Amino acid sequence: MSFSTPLHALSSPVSDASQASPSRLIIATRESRLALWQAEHVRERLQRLYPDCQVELLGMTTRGDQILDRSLAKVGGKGLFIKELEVALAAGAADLAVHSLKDVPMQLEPDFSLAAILERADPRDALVSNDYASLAELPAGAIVGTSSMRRAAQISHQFPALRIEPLRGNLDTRLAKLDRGEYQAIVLAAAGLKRLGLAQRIRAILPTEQSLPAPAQGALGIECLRQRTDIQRWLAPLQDPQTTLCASAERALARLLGGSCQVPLAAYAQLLPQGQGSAKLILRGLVAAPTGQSIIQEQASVMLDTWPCLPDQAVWQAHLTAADALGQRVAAALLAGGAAPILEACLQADNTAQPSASSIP
Ligand SMILES: NCc1[nH]cc(CCC(=O)O)c1CC(=O)O
Repeated sequence: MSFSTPLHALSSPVSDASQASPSRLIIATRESRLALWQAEHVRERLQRLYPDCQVELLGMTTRGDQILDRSLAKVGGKGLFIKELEVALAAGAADLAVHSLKDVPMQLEPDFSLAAILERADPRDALVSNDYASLAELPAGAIVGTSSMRRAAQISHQFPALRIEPLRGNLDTRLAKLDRGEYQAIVLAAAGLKRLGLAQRIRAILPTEQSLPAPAQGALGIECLRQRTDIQRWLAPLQDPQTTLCASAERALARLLGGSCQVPLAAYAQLLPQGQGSAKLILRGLVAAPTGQSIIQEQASVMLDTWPCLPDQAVWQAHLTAADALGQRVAAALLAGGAAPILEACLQADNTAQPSASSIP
């Protein structure tokens, strides 16, 4: 061994020169058109970063994709969309898994970690309709399709005369049901529609004041085994610090409020530049009674004295801690402001049904 070998190379089994960049990476993905688009997007970004690496997709069907007839909340919640992908990671059949971050449970199983959160696309909800240009234009009794308790509660609260009906399936299936006339309008995430080249179907973007998004809506998350520090290092350049901070605040809020039962829950964080390179992280949170008759909303913010970026690890960790604390603060405010009895009631309802996580879309 030469004397020039750096010390850290001696302590780590994966840091020899041959593994400075990957030679082959396999990405596990669901097989919906949206999931494949997202996995392909990550594949291309990794390919550009590591031109000599062979980057491949491994398509898989999850239980969440198979169960189309029942509310997902009743059959096991968010975890259903990622379980099979995690099995592939654990078995070594894939190195990483690409998810819509909003579908990823707030608490991962201990063997797994979120290796990177990518830059967020449009986080807002969108109205799709062949006949109406806005929610306000829909006549009394019109049927609006969504299976998201979050969307349903917010729409019912503002437009009590509308009828909300469940709508499941992938994006193309949902649009086909609208086009068959089963609904007068449907609500979907703008990000998904844009990714699939369906932006022209959007009649109105719902402002966040009207429909506060789901935690991490519009962001992609990449998961790998916790022990695969090599993968985590290779993925680090894809990490978007601003999105990561916002999503961390939103997910911290959801972890506190949504973990135990099925409840309409929304959280949306924004990072605003302030003077002299500083930034303000603002988090808005919402909990509603399932029928939308009462809605609790709170917001809070924290000042960061530098704009979030990754290179300075100590500063970055402090920012992450601040984002997490902000999420906890808004969650506590929601509980104090009237969310506690709503969560209590939903826990009781869940005890008579099956345990689940908060709603998927
Ligand atoms: N609920 C499923 C889901 N998961 C992620 C998206 C869209 C993309 C995103 O929010 O990142 C969708 C579709 C939708 O809610 O309309």
